[in-house]
Amino acid sequence: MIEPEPQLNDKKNPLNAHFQPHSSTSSILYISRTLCFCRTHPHTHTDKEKRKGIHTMASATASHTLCGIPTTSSSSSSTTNRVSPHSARFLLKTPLRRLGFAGAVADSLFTSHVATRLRSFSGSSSKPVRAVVSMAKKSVGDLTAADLKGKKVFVRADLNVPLDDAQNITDDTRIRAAIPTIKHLIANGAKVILSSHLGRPKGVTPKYSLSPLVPRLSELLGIQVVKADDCIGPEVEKLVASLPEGGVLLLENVRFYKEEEKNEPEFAKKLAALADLYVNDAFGTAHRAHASTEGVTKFLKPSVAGFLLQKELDYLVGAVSTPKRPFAAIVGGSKVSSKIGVIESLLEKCDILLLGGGMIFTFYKAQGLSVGSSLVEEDKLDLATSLLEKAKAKGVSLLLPSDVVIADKFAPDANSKIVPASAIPDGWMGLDIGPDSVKTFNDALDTTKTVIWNGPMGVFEFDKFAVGTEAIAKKLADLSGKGVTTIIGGGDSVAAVEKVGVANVMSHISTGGGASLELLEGKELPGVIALDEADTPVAV
Ligand SMILES: Nc1ncnc2c1ncn2[C@@H]1O[C@H](COP(=O)(O)OP(=O)(O)O)[C@@H](O)[C@H]1O
Ligand SMILES: O=C(OP(=O)(O)O)[C@H](O)COP(=O)(O)O
Repeated sequence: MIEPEPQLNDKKNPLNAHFQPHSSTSSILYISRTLCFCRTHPHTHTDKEKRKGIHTMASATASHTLCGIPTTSSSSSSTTNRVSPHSARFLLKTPLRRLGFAGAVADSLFTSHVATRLRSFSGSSSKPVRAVVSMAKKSVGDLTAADLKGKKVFVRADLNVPLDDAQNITDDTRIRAAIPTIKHLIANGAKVILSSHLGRPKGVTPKYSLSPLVPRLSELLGIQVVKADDCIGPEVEKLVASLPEGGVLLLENVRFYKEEEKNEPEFAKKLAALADLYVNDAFGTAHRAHASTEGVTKFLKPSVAGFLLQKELDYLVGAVSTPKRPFAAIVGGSKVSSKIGVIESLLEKCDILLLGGGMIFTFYKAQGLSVGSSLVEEDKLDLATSLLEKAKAKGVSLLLPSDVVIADKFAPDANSKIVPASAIPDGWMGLDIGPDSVKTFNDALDTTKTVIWNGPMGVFEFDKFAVGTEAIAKKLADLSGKGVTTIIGGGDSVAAVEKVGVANVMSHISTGGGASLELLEGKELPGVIALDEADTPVAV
């Protein structure tokens, strides 16, 4: 069977300029299986609390049981002083995210033909050769000057950037990520009607206006962007009518209308009436079936993918379903419950699975270990056991940390020490992976050719417990320099990579937290499904 090069090798997509081609198959390397296990208690962040950087930790009584982990001899139990105490530097969960590709791309590249592939995950194939069904989506790169000149193009981007109290943009990543598609359209004489949401407004809310984005957009595009005060209606229609070829009109926040999130057809029809064709480049919002991401496609033909959307799919679907092997997945974050789908999906594809973060204590406890007052999801113990069994059955080398950094309280200035995962005392909680674990993880990662990372290894918002996460970020940066494909799957892992300052060297940094998680779970995104299929279907 011939296995074609994955779509992401297509360097014609300006966003894929740095992609390194890879060999189609490789042997799977099995490294020694080190399963560790412990116990704990509930520590939950609501979504809202997480966004505000608020953490809560319930204390817990620990039960003492056997440890299934090889006791780590070199782990120190002395109080750590590697990191200065205090400085509770909370990184808010923002859609910051610098992209791992060069923002400036030569205009000549924009005229390329590209076809986005979506591969459905059958989940039944053996790893080295995957026969997966491919559904190609038409791309903006498929549209020629003849298709675009003088045409009104409705572009849905995700310009949901963080603003400070003075309405200054604190991270322009998502604006920069939208530029290649807009430039392509401008260069081909289209009239660009740009739409986005910002925040989650309930009705018209001035602080969620898109007006503060105009100067930066204009600067990056090299033209003056015109701003409308609404996204539908006669005033907008007038502005569209006066838009010159190569001009850009930014519509007001589309979520000022409740019909947007309700995906009301009449509202979608009004948006669509402004334009001749549709481009969706809003990856971060592609998991929402809203009027401007899904509904509008019923009224505009063609409806195609933008370059950013395509690049996200190429990496988060393409590189993950047909990876250069060995392929490692690193999954961390607070709770196993929020990552079940991702772990199960990745177990079908990866050769090595490294687990870190708060979820490990549920795994430890499931194996009968004592985990002090660490975070544990009591109702997920059986699930943890079954995931370990599944990994074994599938021949995936699953590694849990052999040592952890524990704290006497959930605080940046907590006393801390490093202990084997099998020796967490009562009253102490694990907040980071330890140095032996970092070494073991690094050794495993050294064998890989593709790595995807989702979720921090510890409470990286506290400097004292950021060491494990930062070590992994540095390791991935190092591997990127050696040609390994490194994909950061959105969310807090992106914030961690940003914090270390290595975002620019990664192969791909996703601009969507929720959307990337859904893709990694193998779900289909409504904003993508709704797009036209490419003329030539691709069989992979
Ligand atoms: N050992 C731990 N105990 C408690 N919380 C943890 C631990 N390790 C990591 N976390 C928390 O997990 C959160 C990120 O989890 P999650 O949202 O699942 O990741 P992501 O946003 O990357 O998907 C961070 O706020 C971090 O503080
Ligand atoms: O910031 C976003 O998502 P993310 O926080 O999951 O990366 C997107 O703009 C989607 O926003 P929404 O979650 O309000 O629909």
